[in-house]
Order: sequence, then C-alpha cells, then structure tokens
Amino acid sequence: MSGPIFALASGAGRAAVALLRLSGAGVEELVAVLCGALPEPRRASLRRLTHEGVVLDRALVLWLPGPGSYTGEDSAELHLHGGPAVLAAVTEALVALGARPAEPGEFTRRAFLNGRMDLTAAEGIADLIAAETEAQRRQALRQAEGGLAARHAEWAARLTRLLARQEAFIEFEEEDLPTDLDVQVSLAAGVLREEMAALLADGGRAEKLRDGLAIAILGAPNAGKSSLLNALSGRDAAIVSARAGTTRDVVEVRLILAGVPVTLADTAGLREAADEIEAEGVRRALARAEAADLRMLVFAADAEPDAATLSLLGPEALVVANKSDLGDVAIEGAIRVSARTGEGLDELRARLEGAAAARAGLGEEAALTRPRHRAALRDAVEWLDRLPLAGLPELRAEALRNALRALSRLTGRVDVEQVLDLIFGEFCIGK
Ligand SMILES: Nc1nc2c(c(=O)[nH]1)N(C=O)[C@@H](CNc1ccc(C(=O)N[C@@H](CCC(=O)O)C(=O)O)cc1)CN2
Ligand SMILES: Nc1nc2c(ncn2[C@@H]2O[C@H](COP(=O)(O)OP(=O)(O)OP(=O)(O)O)[C@@H](O)[C@H]2O)c(=O)[nH]1
Ligand SMILES: [Mg+2]
Repeated sequence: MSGPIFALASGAGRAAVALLRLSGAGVEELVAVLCGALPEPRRASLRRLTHEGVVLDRALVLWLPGPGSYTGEDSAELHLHGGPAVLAAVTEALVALGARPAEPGEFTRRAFLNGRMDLTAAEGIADLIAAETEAQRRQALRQAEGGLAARHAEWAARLTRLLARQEAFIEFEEEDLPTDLDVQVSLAAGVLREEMAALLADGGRAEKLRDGLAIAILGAPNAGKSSLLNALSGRDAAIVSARAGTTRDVVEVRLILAGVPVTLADTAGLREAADEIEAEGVRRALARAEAADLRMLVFAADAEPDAATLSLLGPEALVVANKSDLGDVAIEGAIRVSARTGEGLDELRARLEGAAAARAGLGEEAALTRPRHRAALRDAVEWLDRLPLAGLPELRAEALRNALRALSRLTGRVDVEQVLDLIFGEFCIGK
C-alpha cells in the first residue's frame, strides 16, 4: 500500500455536500484521529471531525478497509458540508496528519496497480466521467464493466492454449504428439485472426462516438449553407446575406445527433474566388470536405447544380436541395428543404441523425474506443499473419508469444504465469 492521498471527489462548484476521498496506508489512523475513534467499517457514521482540539465539521464518515475498496487500499470518505472554508480546514488537517493531495487519476491508477481493474475498465471510468451524451454514457459503462476486457480474456485464453501446444512441440518433439500439430495450430490461429480483424473493421465507430463526428456543409455561394446551419442548430451562428461569398471562415456549431456529439461546419461557397480572402475561404472549405466524416452537399433548387459541388458527390454524401420554395430543379437523391419556410427540415435532421448513428453508433459489446486498442489488436493480427510462414517450432512459438503480448497491451496485463500453468499443467507428460 502506498502513502495516504486525498481528493475532492464530488463535482466542482458550490454544493451542499463535498465528498472527500482518502486512500492508502495510514488512512485507518488518520480517520481514527479525526473522528476520535475508528467508526464501524462500511457504514455511514455521523461524526464530529476534530483536529488539535478544533471542531472542523460534522460529517458523514465512511471507513472502507482494504482490500474490499475501490482502490484495494484502506480508504475512507468524508461527506463534508460544501463550503470552501470547511474544505480548506479539513485539507489542512489531513496534510498535517501526513496525507497529500492526489494526482489526477491516482485513485484509479492505484486500483489498477492493485489488480482491482484492468486498463480498459479504467479508461471506461474516465470516459464515463467525461460522457456528455446518452450514447457515450452507454459505451463508457460497457467498457467500465469489462466489455472489452471480456473479449480480450477469451482471445488471450485461446492464444495461450495455442502457445502451450506449440511450446510442447518444442519440448517434447519425440513424444507422441500429433504430427499435424503445426497445421492445427495455424488453423485455430487463423480463426482467431479473423475474429480480431472483424473487430478492427468497425469503421472507427466507437472512437467517433467518444471524440465526436465532423460534418461539413458544402456548396455553391448563396445555396443557403449558413441558413441551414442556423436552422439546424436553432441559433444565429453564421451571417446570412443575399450576397454570394458571405461566409469565409469556417463556422462551427456543436450538436448532439442521435446521442452522438457532432461538429457541424459551415464553409465558404465553392467557386473561382473573387479575391484572396475568399480564395483562402474556399481552400479551408475543401480541407473540411476532405477531413469530414460526413459531407452535406447543398444545392439551390432554383438553379442548375454547380460543377464544384457536383465534384464532391459520392455514395457517402448527403445531398440537399435547398430553397424548395423557389424552384424544383431535379437533383438525384436530394432531400428537398427550405431554410426559409422550414419545409423538409425535419427529414433533413432525421437523415443526419441516421447518418451519425451509422458512423458512430454503439457497436458491439466489445468496442475499440481508443487508437491504442486498435494498435494493439493490429499488432496481434500481424503476428498471427506470420505464423503459417514460420517454419521452425521455435519461430512459431515466438510469433504466438508476440501476438499474445500485443493483445495483452489492451488490458495492460501480460499473464506469463498463465502461460506457464498451461504448459506445465495441460500436458501431463509425466516428466
Ligand atoms: N460515495 C461514493 N459513490 C461512488 C463511488 C465512490 O467511490 N464513493 N464510486 C467510485 O468510483 C462509484 C461507484 N463505484 C464503486 C466501485 C467499487 C467500490 C468498492 O468499494 N468496491 C469494493 C466493495 C464492493 C461492495 O461493497 O460490495 C470491492 O469491489 O471489493 C465502490 C464504488 C460511483 N459512486
Ligand atoms: N427563398 C429562400 N431563400 C433562402 C433559403 N435559404 C437561404 N435563402 C437566402 O439565400 C441567401 C443566401 O443564404 P446563405 O445562407 O447566406 O447562403 P450561403 O450558402 O451560406 O452563402 P455563402 O456564405 O455566400 O456561400 C440569403 O438571402 C438567404 O436568406 C430558402 O430556403 N429559401
Ligand atoms: Mg454562408
């Protein structure tokens, strides 16, 4: 157990109650001193907190002895009155008694180091605290509750068994082992590899739900892009005018569509620019078009479609014919809307929500929510890819071991013991 740390665990700002959390060696003594005696474990007790004869607060105290605590260490919670002076006085007393303020994430770091949770669960908790939308909350909770770790455990167990068989082949070559063991191991590893590749081929949906989706509004000057941005966001975010070339800078609005955080970007109208400022605007618009997860192409229904916007057409684009109140020029697959009258805006919003959900919705129980998950899994797949090419049993075992090591970066636990158990346990060769 490491030394005692403390932190305000309740939300910032003025509130009725402030939750101060403590963890580490020495917390037992610390709580006993503050309360006069150690309260009953794991029960809320109302106590007068005193330090050097001064009453600091009347608080609810929880004494949570390890290892059955969040961190696995001796812990405590002080549910104090929420005033800043109360917090200051208690903090001062805690420091005087040998505790120090915790670093960000230190409680969860200790929980990880004490084997209370794996890395993916810790990340899930961080995401849960940061979650701003319902879909983000669900994804984070799944990960915190071991969705990804469970998938890892299942794969790691299979991989470990394959490694054990391959190792046994090296150790006991003359023994009665199946002669087609290499083939069996390669086949099983191939199945594993496909399952991993399937999870990797998720289009980055889980990461996008975490980070948010970028949608770019693109089209000719005056098509009504800024008007649509304002209509969709419900506020006057961008300047609208009858003069073509009004928008130059990219104007961003944050929205939540189908539980997915989205940045909607209004851009300069695409055309041969009249001056260098507008030209820079068009460059920025095209850069946004390139970087966006979803492109909303806006045409005006009272004009022929322009070539610049048409060139951005693709199966992934959402095509909009705005100014439906002024004309009905046919544009294949377009949603007819009018930013002026509001016609078609509900359908446009529904289509955007559908697209956002498809690109960033909740995927499987096990989801790759961070680039490091993807990197670890990709490495594991690469090592498995080398397996059939590796001739010597030693090289094959090495490839399997490296695949297992790469996979275990997901949870942060490389279980060497587990491999040894399997090697010496599963094969009772009597030697
Ligand atoms: N007051 C309070 N509320 C809180 C927390 C907390 O630490 N304190 N949490 C903090 O994140 C979250 C709940 N998560 C928790 C997870 C594990 C343990 C824990 O002590 N686990 C022990 C004992 C389990 C039990 O009582 O059955 C264990 O797993 O051994 C506590 C909270 C959210 N709400
Ligand atoms: N009748 C009608 N007018 C519209 C509609 N949408 C926008 N307008 C008008 O069209 C003009 C251009 O609108 P903006 O939203 O500024 O167009 P934009 O595409 O952002 O133009 P740039 O920023 O110059 O690229 C303004 O006068 C709007 O009031 C619509 O649905 N119907
Ligand atoms: Mg504009």
